[in-house]
Amino acid sequence: FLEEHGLEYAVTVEDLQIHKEMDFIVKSYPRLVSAVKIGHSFENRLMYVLKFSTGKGRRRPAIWLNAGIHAREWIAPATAIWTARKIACDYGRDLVITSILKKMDIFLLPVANPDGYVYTHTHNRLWRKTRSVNPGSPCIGTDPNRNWNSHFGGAGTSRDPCSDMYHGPRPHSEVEVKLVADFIADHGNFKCFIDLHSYSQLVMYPYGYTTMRAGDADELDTVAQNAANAMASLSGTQYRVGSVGSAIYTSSGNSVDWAYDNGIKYAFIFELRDTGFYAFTLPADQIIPTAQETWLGLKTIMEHVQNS
Ligand SMILES: O=C(O)[C@H](Cc1ccccc1)CC(O)(O)C[N+](=O)[O-]
Ligand SMILES: [Zn+2]
Repeated sequence: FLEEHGLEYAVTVEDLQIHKEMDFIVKSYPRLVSAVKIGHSFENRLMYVLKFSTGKGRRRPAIWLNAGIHAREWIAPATAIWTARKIACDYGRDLVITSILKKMDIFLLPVANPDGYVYTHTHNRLWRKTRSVNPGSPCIGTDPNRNWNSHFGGAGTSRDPCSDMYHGPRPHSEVEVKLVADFIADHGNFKCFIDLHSYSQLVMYPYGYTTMRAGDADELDTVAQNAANAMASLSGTQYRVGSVGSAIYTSSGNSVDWAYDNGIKYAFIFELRDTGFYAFTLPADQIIPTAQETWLGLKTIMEHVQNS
C-alpha cells in the first residue's frame, strides 16, 4: 500500500504520554514555560526539556532537574511531570518558587532515557539501561548512570555489555547522556543539578566514585538533611542522607559526580519511595503523595541555592 502510494514509510516510535502532557503545560503557561528539544535518543525519540523562565538573557543562573535516567524507576518521571505543573501553577502564588524564578531559570527533563522508558512499557518492566547496540555483543544497552565523564570505568561499574552496570564503550557514549552533559556545559551557568531515581528513600550528594568526603560535604549534608526533614514533615516519610559512596555503594561515572566536578556545587540524587516493599513497581496511588513530599525537598534545596 505504502509503496504504490509513494508514501514514505514513516518509522513511528511510540509517543510518550508524558511528552503530550509537556506540550499541554507549554500551551497553558506560554509566558513562563517553553519547550527545549535538546536532541534525540538512540531510537530517535525526543529528548524534551521544559524551561521555566521569567526573564530575558540566555545565561541566567539555572537549576537542572533530571528524572528517568533509569528506565524502570517510573516514580521519578511521574514525580517530575507533577512537579512541572506544580512549578507552573505556583509561580505567582508560592513565595519560594516565585522568588527563585525571579532570579533563576529551571530546566526539567522528565524522561532522560526515553527508549528505555518505552521498553519498560512494551517488553520488560525491570529494564534499567539505554537501548543502544553493543557491537560484538548480543546484549543491549549501557547504564546511563555509569556513563558520565567522571572517574569513568572506576569502582562500581562493569565492562561487560551484558551487565546492568555496564559503563559503555567510552564516557558520554550514550547520546542521552551526551546531550544533557553538552547542554549544561554549553550553558555554563548551572548552579544546581538534581537527579531523581528510585527506590530507597535517600537524599545523596557527591561523591559516588569514592567514600572520600567532597570539599563541600558539610554544606551539602546540611542542605540534604533540611530537604529530608521538609519531606518528612508532610506525612512522615523518612529519607536518609549521605554521600553516594557512603550511603549506598561506590559507583563511578554517575551524574552527580560529573556535575560536581564541572562546577555545579549543589548536586544531589534523590532515591524516591519506597524502601523495597514495592520497589520499582510502586503502586499508582503513591505517585502524588511521593511527588508532594519530594516537592518540599526540592524547594528546600532550590531556596538554599538561590540564597547562596
Ligand atoms: O545504581 C544506581 O545508579 C543508583 C544508586 C546511585 C545513585 C547515585 C549515584 C550512583 C549510584 C541506584 C538506582 O537508583 O539505580 C536503583 N537501582 O539500583 O536500580
Ligand atoms: Zn536509578
